[in-house]
Amino acid sequence: MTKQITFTLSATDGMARRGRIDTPRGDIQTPAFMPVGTLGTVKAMYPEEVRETGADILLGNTYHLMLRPGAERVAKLGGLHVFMDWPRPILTDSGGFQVMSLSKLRKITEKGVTFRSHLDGSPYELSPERSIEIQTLLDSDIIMQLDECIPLPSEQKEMERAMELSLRWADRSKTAFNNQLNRALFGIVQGGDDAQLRARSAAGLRSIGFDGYAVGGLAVGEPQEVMFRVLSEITPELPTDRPRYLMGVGKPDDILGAIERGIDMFDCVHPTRAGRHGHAYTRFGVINLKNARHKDDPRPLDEASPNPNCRRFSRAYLHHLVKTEEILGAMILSQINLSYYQELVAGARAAIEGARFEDFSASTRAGWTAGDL
Ligand SMILES: Nc1cc(CSc2ncc[nH]2)c2nc(N)[nH]c(=O)c2c1
Repeated sequence: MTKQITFTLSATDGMARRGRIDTPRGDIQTPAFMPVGTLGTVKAMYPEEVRETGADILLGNTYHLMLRPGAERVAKLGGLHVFMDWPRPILTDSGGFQVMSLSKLRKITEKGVTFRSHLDGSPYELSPERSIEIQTLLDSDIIMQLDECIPLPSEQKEMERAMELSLRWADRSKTAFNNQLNRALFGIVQGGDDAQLRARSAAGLRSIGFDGYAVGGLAVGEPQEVMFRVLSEITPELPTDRPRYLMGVGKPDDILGAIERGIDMFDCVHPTRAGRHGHAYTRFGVINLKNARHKDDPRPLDEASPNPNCRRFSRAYLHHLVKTEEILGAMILSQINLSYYQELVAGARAAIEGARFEDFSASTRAGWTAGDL
């Protein structure tokens, strides 16, 4: 019996990679940006609009969905794809990261993590086994091991403890996953900013064997150069024939730098959250539409954009929607920002195919400062 989810590498340019993940629910072109749909929705957007921005896959969140509406309820309703009417691939995180950042009274033991809901204080336990069960109930296509993500900087001993616990949880996650053929299980590399710990984590995950390898424990407040150093050290330790997913990243500059260092998949709440806060991503850089200087500006955001929404509305109108907190403002800017992120990774894919990623990266960055914002 063969695994139904496979990764094909089609081109490389330095460390940058162009590939494709084939799944029963559709293909994922890499490098890929995955919009985040925490509560079963990419906020302020219809699922078909998310697809139209160019997304092949989106993220769901085990922590939030297990609390509300509950994994068993979603399963009874046909799974997350049916529930939210998104027929394409979904990746779900294992929940540990959100427990540590959102829940109250959480406690980490060898068995797993116990915590109280941030909504009503009710008690829950999340073990590697229960997390796999929840992600399977959600009918997710790519599921993540339960891990412990610690902040940076952290003490060496703390980084080692969390990395070793995450490795033991990786092994239990793999056992609980029980080699399901129609789903993929990714391991998560931990180890803080210590190259030895990171290498030990990668080696441990490889010996267990996963369908893909995530780099966790980054985008937790460290400077960009620390993230880039860790990536440069760790991607060579990962299998070339499996996807690499940098969790929680990031801004466009982070994504270009991580593609340059061998990363294939990204997710971040930033483009949608920034949209809801009035920030528009364009090829000139970020425009803060809350700023009063846009009040009388009749120009569209970018008349050369392939996205009609960047051409049809004036900056003055977008400023008005943002200032009045009109729902349409969040809708338009979420669509604009996700479209920009998809244009960015689509451009990267073409550039890698054409062995011109360095030029693409440089000219994209140059555009961020050139235009008048
Ligand atoms: N920065 C960062 C972000 C996330 C959330 S990714 C996500 N979940 C839901 C949406 N997006 C992480 N998740 C896990 N499991 N481990 C990590 O180390 C980690 C690190």
